Amino acid sequence: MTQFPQSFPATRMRRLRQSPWIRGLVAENTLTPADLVWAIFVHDGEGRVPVGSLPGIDRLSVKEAALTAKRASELGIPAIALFPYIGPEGKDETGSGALNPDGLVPRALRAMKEAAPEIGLITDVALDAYTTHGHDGLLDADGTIPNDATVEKLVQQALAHAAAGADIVAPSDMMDGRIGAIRQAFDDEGFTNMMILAYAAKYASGFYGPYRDAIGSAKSLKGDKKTYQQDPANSEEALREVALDLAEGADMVMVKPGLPYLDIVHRVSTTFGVPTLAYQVSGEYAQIKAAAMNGWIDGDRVMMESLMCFKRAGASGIITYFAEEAADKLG
Ligand SMILES: NCC(=O)CCC(=O)O
Ligand SMILES: [Mg+2]
Repeated sequence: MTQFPQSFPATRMRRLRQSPWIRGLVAENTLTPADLVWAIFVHDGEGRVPVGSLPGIDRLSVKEAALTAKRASELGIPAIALFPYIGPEGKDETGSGALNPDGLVPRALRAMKEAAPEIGLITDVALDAYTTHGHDGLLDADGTIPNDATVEKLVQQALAHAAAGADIVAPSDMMDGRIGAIRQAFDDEGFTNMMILAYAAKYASGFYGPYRDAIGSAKSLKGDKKTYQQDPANSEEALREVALDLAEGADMVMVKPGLPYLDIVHRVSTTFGVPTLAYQVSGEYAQIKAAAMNGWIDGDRVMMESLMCFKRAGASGIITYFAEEAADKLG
């Protein structure tokens, strides 16, 4: 409850800031490795391949992904969200690779589960990594992304992930009705405990640039995603999106991007009182890294500050490329 202050000098706000122990005692929020979801990229090749626009981030082989799951466990990071890099040979018009039960993601899931069964595995449900045109859904000849036909594909993709050992599927495509369709299919197939994290409020954002580079869709993307992702001008619309996804059977919701959208994180978490995750996306990571590499900001400090700000806004967890670095510092 807001209290009206007594006036100076009875009240001196600086008393509670005078040393680390008292600042710690009165801190309203905390950040721990348990708040972080480690976003990783997997590829079908060997070893680790650096992503140019995300300094410090590599695409990982299936083997490296399994080692990363073990590393998450050591660091106290509860979950990993994996995103596939699919080369040109693995892409087609309809993104059929996304449905392959033995594709890269299912293979990585199995290897990671075996290496560290205690780590939660979150998969991305969308076709963009697998389509030649880079859209999250199918693409009709007239340039539209057909909603219902896309949802049918997404359901198959989600089932393939569930069968391979995913704990949480996270549809990031923004088609209408996909949460309900996936929930129905999970129930029909006996996956009653599968968790769904809905990218409920995903905005059509320029902050995804480095990610498209990382998953190999930057060059191929035709047009933009404004007919399915949300307009950055809107916030009432985000509440409608969240309400629908919860009604359709989502267990948790996500807001994306992160820092520029903390007002949405706050509104969603206070309005619905459901676990609300935020995604600190690739462009946010790249901004901080680039400025730090130029010596313009203290990179570690800004990393930790940015993550704490998500907690203050009401996020219950943060998907971030900083997870390993931050968890290491939080020790
Ligand atoms: N579906 C996952 C993303 O689009 C990630 C975006 C980013 O990190 O920029
Ligand atoms: Mg929606």
